Amino acid sequence: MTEQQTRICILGGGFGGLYTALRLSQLPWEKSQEPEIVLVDQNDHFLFLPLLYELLTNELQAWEISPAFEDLLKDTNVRFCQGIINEIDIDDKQVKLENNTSIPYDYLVLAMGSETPLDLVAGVKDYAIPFRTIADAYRLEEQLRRLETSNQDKIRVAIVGGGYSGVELACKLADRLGTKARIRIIEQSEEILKTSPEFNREAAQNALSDRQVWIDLETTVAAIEENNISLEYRGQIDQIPVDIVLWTVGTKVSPVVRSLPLKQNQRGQLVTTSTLQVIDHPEIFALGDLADCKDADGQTIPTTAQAAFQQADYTGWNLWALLTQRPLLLFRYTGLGEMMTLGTDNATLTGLGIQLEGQFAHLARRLIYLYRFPTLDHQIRVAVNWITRPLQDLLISMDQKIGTRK
Ligand SMILES: Cc1cc2nc3c(=O)[nH]c(=O)nc-3n(C[C@H](O)[C@H](O)[C@H](O)COP(=O)(O)OP(=O)(O)OC[C@H]3O[C@@H](n4cnc5c(N)ncnc54)[C@H](O)[C@@H]3O)c2cc1C
Ligand SMILES: NC(=O)c1ccc[n+]([C@@H]2O[C@H](COP(=O)([O-])OP(=O)(O)OC[C@H]3O[C@@H](n4cnc5c(N)ncnc54)[C@H](OP(=O)(O)O)[C@@H]3O)[C@@H](O)[C@H]2O)c1
Ligand SMILES: C/C(=C\Cc1cc(O)c2ccccc2c1O)CCC[C@H](C)CCC[C@H](C)CCCC(C)C
Repeated sequence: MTEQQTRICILGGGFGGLYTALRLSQLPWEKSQEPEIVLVDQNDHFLFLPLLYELLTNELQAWEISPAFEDLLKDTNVRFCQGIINEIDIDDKQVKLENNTSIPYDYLVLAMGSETPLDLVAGVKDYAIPFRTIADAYRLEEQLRRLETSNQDKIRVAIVGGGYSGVELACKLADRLGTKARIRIIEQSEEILKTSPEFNREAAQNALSDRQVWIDLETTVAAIEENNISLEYRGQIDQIPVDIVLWTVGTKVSPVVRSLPLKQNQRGQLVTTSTLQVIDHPEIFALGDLADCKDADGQTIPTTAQAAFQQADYTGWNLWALLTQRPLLLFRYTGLGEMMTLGTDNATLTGLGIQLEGQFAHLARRLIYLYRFPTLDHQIRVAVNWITRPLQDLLISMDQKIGTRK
């Protein structure tokens, strides 16, 4: 009688899930122990979120930052299954998808990330745009094109949230729209980028001021209506006319995860051990934004791609160790620093004692992210495109000039 192959089911193909799947597929499995690996995601593509802003300025193309899972996994033993995860039955060990398919599992990896809460203030759902998915970027692009081709004097953009996303978006939009725009950031606390190193915060403040972005501090949004935003500053409410409102405030765990009968913190994140296993369920691993993890040194792990990427390495290894009866490793997080894009040819980088800003930081950030892309094949395709793109652009513009002369 042949034994059934052990199945590892990975839910979510982002920084936590996809990189765990890739790591698992690289480990040295003995034929008899090799598991079946299934990766489930609602989309057919991975999204390299730190480079999402670059779509707005046409610096990068969608295929570069959101390669299809089928392509990324083609040389591996990972099977991709596209579907929306609706329910997870941890007693029956089954994952239920929206299309009524059930996937039984032996080991489970929870890596569905987080969502932007749209219910904190009235009107956000109807009149503001979040910035977390390719669809969000396209929705914004559509609005920008409509306003750019109108004969309106100024395009008024309000960005709610002076965290990383808000600041990076403001700089990119300022570079795209130039003097046609009036951009403001609305931040409830006393300063922007509260958790950033001083060097990055200063570089960001300079970039925003060079681009004439207004910053409203100690200001909260009371309500958003069509073409109007109500701001509260020291108890006084002001109504401001706007064309676009961007909502870059907060993160929350999805309802599917919140409904699980597993230990959670106040924010609904799943509490894990330092081996990245869920409490009382050694067969379930959790990582990335949905996990509340303290590493071997007791550090609380931030909700960043940098952290999910490092956790994926350990999750892959620990699953292999579990299946091959080896000891598991305690996760150790190495905070390497942080990078921010601050416009089309400007960035800031602080890490490992190095501080860089300007064009060199912009180039370093691009190269570091290229190196972080999921597969060598994709890295090569993107690198070739970056090298040849100036020539492609030149040929297209010559072609257009000839076309208009005819
Ligand atoms: C605009 C932006 C820029 C950022 N820039 C940086 C940066 O520069 N550096 C940094 O370190 N961090 C950055 N972050 C944070 C970083 O992207 C997240 O911390 C990281 O993506 C978390 O990884 P994850 O695997 O937990 O989730 P994700 O990478 O978000 O992946 C979750 C996956 O699960 C899938 N999924 C979710 N729910 C379901 C469901 N019900 N059914 C099926 N599939 C589902 C999603 O489609 C997605 O593919 C940025 C975030 C944003 C929004
Ligand atoms: N370059 C990078 O490294 C990068 C880029 C993007 C995202 N990320 C990561 O992704 C996560 C999310 O980042 P984010 O920048 O999207 O969000 P964020 O860090 O949560 O920042 C949102 C900001 O909005 C403020 N805010 C909350 N409610 C508000 C309101 N009603 N009105 C006005 N301001 C309000 C918050 O203030 P309070 O803090 O007071 O609530 C906070 O300063 C973080 O973990 C971050 O590290 C990293
Ligand atoms: C700050 C650095 C890394 C942290 C980091 C940040 C992210 O936003 C990520 C997103 C997704 C996955 C991973 C990460 C992530 O790890 C980089 C630190 C770099 C050092 C300070 C060294 C810089 C050296 C050179 C000046 C740059 C040369 C570039 C090289 C040619 C690739």
